Amino acid sequence: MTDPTSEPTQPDEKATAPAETERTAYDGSDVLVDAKGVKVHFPIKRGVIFDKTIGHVYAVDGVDLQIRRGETYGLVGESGCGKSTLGRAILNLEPPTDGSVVFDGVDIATLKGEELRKKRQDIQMVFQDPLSSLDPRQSVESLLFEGMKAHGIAKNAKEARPRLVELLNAVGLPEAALAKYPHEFSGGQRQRIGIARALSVNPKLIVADEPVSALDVSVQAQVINLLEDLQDEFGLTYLVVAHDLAVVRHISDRIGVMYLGALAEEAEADDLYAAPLHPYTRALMSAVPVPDPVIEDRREQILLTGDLPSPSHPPTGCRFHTRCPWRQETKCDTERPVLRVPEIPGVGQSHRVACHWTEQIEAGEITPHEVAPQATDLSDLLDGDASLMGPASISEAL
Ligand SMILES: Nc1ncnc2c1ncn2[C@@H]1O[C@H](COP(=O)(O)OP(=O)(O)OP(=O)(O)O)[C@@H](O)[C@H]1O
Repeated sequence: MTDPTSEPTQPDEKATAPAETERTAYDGSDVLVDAKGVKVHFPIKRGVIFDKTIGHVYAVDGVDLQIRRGETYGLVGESGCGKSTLGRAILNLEPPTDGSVVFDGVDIATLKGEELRKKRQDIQMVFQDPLSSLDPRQSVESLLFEGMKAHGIAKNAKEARPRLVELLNAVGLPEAALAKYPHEFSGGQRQRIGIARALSVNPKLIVADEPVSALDVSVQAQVINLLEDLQDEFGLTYLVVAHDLAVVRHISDRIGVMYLGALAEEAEADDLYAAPLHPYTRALMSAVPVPDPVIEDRREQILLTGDLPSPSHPPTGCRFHTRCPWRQETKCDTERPVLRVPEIPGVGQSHRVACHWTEQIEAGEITPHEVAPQATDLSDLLDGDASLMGPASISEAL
């Protein structure tokens, strides 16, 4: 009998073995974050007294990802695919169940006490909702000084003041903001304060989790432009987690597309948008409205069937096979594809796809199956508002 408290709960070991990844690109000294085989499995507990583990949520299930110094890596995918959990695992706020995260040459999991505290200073987070991440009882001065004090950058607020003013100026706020409280600012201004707070401890990496999704479109553009300016000014590296494809496209150098806890595709931003290769990415891209009605009429629309499977019972083999129009029996159902550089002329070494049939699909040797009647609503990736995706939206505002 299977021990219900033991980790594996899935039926077919071969089918669900951790994805191995061909590590062909970006190995080198310019790598700031090197995540290998990262898994975050949350136990599902039942019973008040015995607190029994009856299964797991496979939120992140074998991700290899490297972020180079000075770049912006965008992580995109449907709600619940594990983007935030992966971001938190990279910060070590959610220690991985398995795998490792090497930051600036050091495996964060091996650090303790003072060393861990110092390393944490290098990685800061910007949250989606600045109002809930900023203590309403603290003035801006106190909010910005807090981290500097904790990390020994300044002993008292007086000593810190010139730096605090500098930080506010960098994010486009006046010195007078120091005496005010979060509720006295607009959403965009609060996000600027959140960014200034992250910058206050001189980080190397900022993990921004949906940094603009709570803001109006025009304000989104301002905050994105600000993040880009600050990246140049302070030599920052960003991991931007977002569900809005337009935001991710604009801000990212490279993009990883997540599906059910794993990377389905990874590429330079322009390459991904110009030529998506994974069936899931193709479907996402085909849901993005194009402003030109002639192109819009002609282009391929790929509708996904069925709902996103539960991360507590992910499909065997390729996680996407249950919704994939190009699914081939039985390989897709039983073998988990590795993230690999496909052998397609013109596709560079930095473009990796986790699909068994990338070359055949691209060559038209495998054609998509009939689209089933019920199609999945991808509107969460369109932010529930198609206007956000086209140039009439954020892209135009930027
Ligand atoms: N602490 C937790 N305990 C149990 N399950 C969790 C926990 N945190 C996240 N999950 C589950 O893990 C899965 C991935 O969640 P995560 O928030 O990382 O996804 P996401 O892609 O960031 O989605 P969203 O954009 O909606 O935040 C979800 O099914 C979520 O319910």
